[in-house]
Amino acid sequence: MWGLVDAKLIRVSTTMRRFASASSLPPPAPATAAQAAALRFGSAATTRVPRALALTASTCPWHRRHLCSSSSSSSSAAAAAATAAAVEEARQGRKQLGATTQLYEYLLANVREHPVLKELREETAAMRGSQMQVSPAQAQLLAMLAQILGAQRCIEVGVYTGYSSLAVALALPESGRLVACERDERCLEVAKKYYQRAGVAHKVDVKHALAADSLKLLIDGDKRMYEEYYELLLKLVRVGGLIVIDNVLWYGRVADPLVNDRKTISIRNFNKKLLEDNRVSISMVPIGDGMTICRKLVDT
Ligand SMILES: C[S@@+](CC[C@H](N)C(=O)[O-])C[C@H]1O[C@@H](n2cnc3c(N)ncnc32)[C@H](O)[C@@H]1O
Repeated sequence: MWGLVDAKLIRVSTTMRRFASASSLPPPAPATAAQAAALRFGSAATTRVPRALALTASTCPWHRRHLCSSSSSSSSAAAAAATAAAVEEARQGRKQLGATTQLYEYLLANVREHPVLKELREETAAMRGSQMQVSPAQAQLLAMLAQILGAQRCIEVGVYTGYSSLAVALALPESGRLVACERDERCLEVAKKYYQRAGVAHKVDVKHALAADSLKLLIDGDKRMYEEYYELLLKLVRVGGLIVIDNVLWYGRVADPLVNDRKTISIRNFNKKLLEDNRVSISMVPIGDGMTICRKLVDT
C-alpha cells in the first residue's frame, strides 16, 4: 500500500500480518490487506497541505501453499490449477493477469523502466517469492500517481526487495520521503542496496518491523487506533490522498464462486468493504494482479 502523508506523520512501523487478518486480507506474505499495494496519499487532520505518498504492500501472501487449498469439486480443482499456473507465470516474470505472453511482452516494452529498476527486477527474479514483486507497469502507475498528487510523503507496507518503493522514490522530489515498512531483513538488504545504487537512499526511511507497529507510531498519541492497516492508512493520508491496494484480483480467484478458500474469501470481503466504503472513491484497475486505487474523500 502506498499513501501520501503529512510530514509530521513520518515515523512508521507496521504489522502487515495484522492488517490482513483484521481486515480480512490474506495474512502473511504481503501482509495483508488484501494484497496490497496501497498507494495512499495525504494524511490525517492537518491544516498544512500534506504532500505525502504512502505505499503499503499487497493484500495477499503469494505463498503457493495457499493457492491450492480450495474446494474439492472438479471446477474448483480446475480453478486452483489455473491459479497455480498464473502464480507460476508471475514467478517467471509475466505479471499481467489474463495477458498472453505476446501482449505482456508488448506491455513491458512500452514501460519506461529505470535501469536500476531493471537490475533489481532481474536480481529479484532469481529469488524466492519473486512473484510478489509488482509488475513494471504497476510500478510505473504508482510513480505517476505520486507525481500527479505532488506527493511529498509516502508509506509502503510490504517492501519485499524494493521494486515498487524504488519506482516511487525515483519519482519523488528531492524533498520527498518514503517510509518503507518490511518485516523481512534479507529482503530489505536487497532493497537498500538498490536505493543506494539509484541515488535515492536519502529519500527512504526503512522500517524493519511489522507494519502495524510502524504505522501506529506515525499516528501520534491517537488511542483510538484501528486494527487494520487500511484504517491506519486512512488516518494517515490527507483528504484527496490515495491508498493503493495490490492483488485485489488474486489471480482471478475472487471472480470464481467455486473458489472459497480462506484467503480468497478475505480478499473478496475486503473488495466488498471498499466498494461500500463511502469515505473513499475507488477504481479497481486490472493491471498486474489488480490494484484498487482509493481516494480519501472525508476527514477521518
Ligand atoms: C507482495 S510483497 C511486496 C512487493 C513489493 N511491493 C514489490 O514491488 O516488490 C509483500 C511484502 O510484505 C511483507 N510483509 C508481510 N507482512 C508484513 C508485516 N506485517 N509487516 C511488514 N511487512 C510485511 C512481506 O515480507 C513481503 O516482502
